[in-house]
Amino acid sequence: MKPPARRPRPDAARPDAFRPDAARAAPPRPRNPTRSAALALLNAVLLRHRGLEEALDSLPPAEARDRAAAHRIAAAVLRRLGSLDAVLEPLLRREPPPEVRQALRIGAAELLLLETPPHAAVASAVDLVPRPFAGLVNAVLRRVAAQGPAALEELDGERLDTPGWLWSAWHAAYGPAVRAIARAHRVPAPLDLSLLPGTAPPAGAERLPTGTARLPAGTRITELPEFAAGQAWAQDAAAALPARLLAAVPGMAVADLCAAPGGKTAQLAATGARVVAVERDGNRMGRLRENLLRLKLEAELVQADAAAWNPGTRFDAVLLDAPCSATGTIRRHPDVPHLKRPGDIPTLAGLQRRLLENAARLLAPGGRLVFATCSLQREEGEAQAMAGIPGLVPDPVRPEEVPGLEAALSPEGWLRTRPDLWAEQGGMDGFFMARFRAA
Ligand SMILES: C[S@@+](CC[C@H](N)C(=O)[O-])C[C@H]1O[C@@H](n2cnc3c(N)ncnc32)[C@H](O)[C@@H]1O
Repeated sequence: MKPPARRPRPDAARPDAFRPDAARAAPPRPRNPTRSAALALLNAVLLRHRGLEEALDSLPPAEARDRAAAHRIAAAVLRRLGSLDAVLEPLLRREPPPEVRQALRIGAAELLLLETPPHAAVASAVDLVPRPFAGLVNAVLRRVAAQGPAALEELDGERLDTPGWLWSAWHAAYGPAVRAIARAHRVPAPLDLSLLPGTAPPAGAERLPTGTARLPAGTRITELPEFAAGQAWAQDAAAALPARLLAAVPGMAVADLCAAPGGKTAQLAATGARVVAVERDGNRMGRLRENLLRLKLEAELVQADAAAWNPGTRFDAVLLDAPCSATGTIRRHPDVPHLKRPGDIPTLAGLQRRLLENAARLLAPGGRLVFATCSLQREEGEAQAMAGIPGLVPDPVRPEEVPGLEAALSPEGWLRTRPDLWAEQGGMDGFFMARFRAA
């Protein structure tokens, strides 16, 4: 392949460069806004340890319109980072500067994963780096292009793309299934919807045994009539289970602890229960409020620390969807393995314990508590349930409550979902759920 011709740098003498108001109003659009935005996203996650969603929201206006395409590229890099680096490694004599490394990763992902035509993939990556590195990027990516996707097939991708500490923890917890879990993390998750009672699933949706309506990955929720009509919200099939296990009924007093952005609050409010949603973060509480408004559902909103909240009344049911490492959501959030550290787990487990103990104090006699985390780490799930909660007794989940997921029930009646479950239908997030009753 011929080296791609370098296009001229943006010309400062363009006619609108002479109009100071135009220059002030909008910075010049980068030459390759999609890849520039993808580079900004990768730098934010890998160098500054910021979340991918937050980085997407911070894209400059000139690049924001390329959001979806940039997200697709950055997510592909984050999902397969270890494999892409393993392909690049033998082609580099020394470590390039971080921005050049990200450009190489973007180019390699486009060549090996995203089916971008080789000339375009190489030329766009060359455009991202300062001139002195153009030759290096060009030469390395031409060699990657020559190898083609076969370069990935020879690697132990499941291991390379999973941080060692997560691999060890999942191997200890799930044995050989760790490979299937890692494989499930390679592909974007489908769009899962929860629907208001009486709403028909959108055209083309698959109805899962637990009630979730599923559409293919990449479907834009904002383009669905059911979303516009305030009848549907995005919620992974596994994330929809904890609220169902509470079996709320009209008039029941329910506390939803750690509630934002409100997927579970919406489910509970839609049953006709009297819901109090407690959330510590003011911005996230704002999103919860907007979501309920859109769905025309009602709940009392309380901004408070749920580990200390004491409203002076007791509830028939409490849902604690506790903050956690979110390692069960890597399909939807491929930045998670790059942001979390082993030391986060005991810290989060300690917070979950304090939340659980306060949640137990909020229950009326005979009341139900469902504890849930979207984590694959046993310390944030099984170990919490095993340790027990003062004043509560186990209330095992019964197989008939979780159709199609009987295999995910433990002998204790806890539910453990994993991304490799229902693999043929597109998997589900990894969640742990346990139910208790006030003695
Ligand atoms: C897993 S998310 C909850 C998702 C939510 N239940 C839903 O279904 O949309 C955890 C939430 O807990 C909140 N949070 C963390 N610590 C908290 C605390 N001590 N008290 C109340 N909320 C807390 C976080 O801000 C975050 O919104």
